[in-house]
Amino acid sequence: MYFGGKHPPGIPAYFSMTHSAETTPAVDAGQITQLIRARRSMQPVQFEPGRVVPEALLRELLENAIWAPTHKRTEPWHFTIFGGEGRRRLADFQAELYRATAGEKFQEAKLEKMRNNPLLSSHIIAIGLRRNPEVPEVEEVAAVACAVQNLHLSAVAHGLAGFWSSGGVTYLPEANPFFGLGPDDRLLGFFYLGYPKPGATARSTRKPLAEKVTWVLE
Ligand SMILES: Cc1cc2nc3c(=O)[nH]c(=O)nc-3n(C[C@H](O)[C@H](O)[C@H](O)COP(=O)(O)O)c2cc1C
Repeated sequence: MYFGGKHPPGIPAYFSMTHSAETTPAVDAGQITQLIRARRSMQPVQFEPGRVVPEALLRELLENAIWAPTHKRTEPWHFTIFGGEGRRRLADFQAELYRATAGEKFQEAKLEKMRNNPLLSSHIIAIGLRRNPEVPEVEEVAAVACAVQNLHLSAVAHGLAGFWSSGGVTYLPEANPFFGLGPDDRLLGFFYLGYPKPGATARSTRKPLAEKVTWVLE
């Protein structure tokens, strides 16, 4: 169920408006933990062909994305959404640019993926970063990544599937104008979105937390 831009039921309006240490979030922490740990990347071949995410739901995912934190509130994200016939425009654009620029590294299999993945998806969200030189680039990349995670978690909460691809034409500067990005801006990749096929699974694991944490307590 999605909320069409309205406040989610069960969560008091003050929670998102004026959250403070005194307010008790009326969200279930156990469910949040479950959602975070259940999120997985799924490729377009695992999507139900032809099943389209309603626009209102897509807008909700994007609204959630832009509530990510940003240093100096630069809000550096810029998303270009490809759906319907727009998916074919993306597919053609990236296939042609890849063919023109790959040189000796050209691989037919990569070209086929660039052609097919958009058409297997409901929508593709090009993940752009519009630079603001007031903050270091690394901070803006971090902010956009937070936004993508918001989007991915929201998608999973609605039973959708997706993954962030930095393949294709992501790092080709020639691609920027197609996505409304200037020469100093960055294309950070594509979020492929769809409904998972019944029974589709993804099984990435994680190394133990102890390998990733150093505690300094005294
Ligand atoms: C910045 C970024 C770029 C990624 N690019 C690709 C990609 O090009 N191809 C791909 O298969 N997965 C890509 N992924 C998804 C990772 O492969 C995936 O997150 C990882 O395998 C862990 O799996 P999980 O997301 O299911 O936990 C990318 C993820 C991130 C954060």
